[in-house]
Amino acid sequence: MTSLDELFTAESAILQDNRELAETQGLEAEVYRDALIKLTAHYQKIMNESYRLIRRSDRAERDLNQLNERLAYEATHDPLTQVFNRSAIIDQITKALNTGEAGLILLDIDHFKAINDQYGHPAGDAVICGLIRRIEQSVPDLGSIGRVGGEEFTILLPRYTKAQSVIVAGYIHALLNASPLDLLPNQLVTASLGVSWGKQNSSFDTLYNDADTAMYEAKRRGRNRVHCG
Ligand SMILES: Nc1nc2c(ncn2[C@@H]2O[C@H](COP(=O)(O)OP(=O)(O)OP(=O)(O)O)[C@@H](O)[C@H]2O)c(=O)[nH]1
Repeated sequence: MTSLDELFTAESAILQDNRELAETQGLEAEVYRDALIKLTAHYQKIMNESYRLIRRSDRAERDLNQLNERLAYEATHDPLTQVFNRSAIIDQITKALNTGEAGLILLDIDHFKAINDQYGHPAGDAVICGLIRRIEQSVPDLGSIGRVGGEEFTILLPRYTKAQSVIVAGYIHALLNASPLDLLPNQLVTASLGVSWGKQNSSFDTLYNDADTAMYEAKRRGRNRVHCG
């Protein structure tokens, strides 16, 4: 490892000279004055350099914090829609059930394969995003949206009763039927919604399976509807 003296060769030499001068008596005042001027200049240089290093390390810390935030965001969000990814929403559902009752809506886009087949996969992607942006308007502040599969999403409603969760699902359903998405102005993109509810400390699996069963029942009954298990 580099020693302190190696790092600051010039400064070490000046320090040594000045130590020796300080121990030497009877020299001309000019000699002490010159040494002091030299020492002051180096002291100033070191202060400037320290300030530059502090700023650089502040910048590096800021960059690192931003990188950490971005990595944390990417680890928990779906890259296409920016809603929570599967593992993040499962985590949130589990936490919500640990702290209170919760409602869960499982939403599956209707006949999405036909949209892909007709307009192509990239257009299908844009439809998924358009639909999510639309339903975000109807999800309350407490709630959160997660993507659990290709065209399957959950809306977690912490502290919501069953009746309140059904109202939110009904609102989402109405919003999708109110008008077509900008991307597909000539056809409605609808979804089937299954609603379930769990009391505090109930299991994630039961809540999710109940919503899944309800969603399939909504599909079976003709799609574009809400079913509550
Ligand atoms: N564009 C796009 N398509 C996806 C994505 N993930 C899944 N899909 C497609 O979604 C379609 C789902 O089709 P199905 O499971 O048959 O269901 P569906 O056509 O929506 O019919 P129902 O659910 O029965 O109403 C498949 O064609 C998948 O390829 C995605 O990220 N982007």
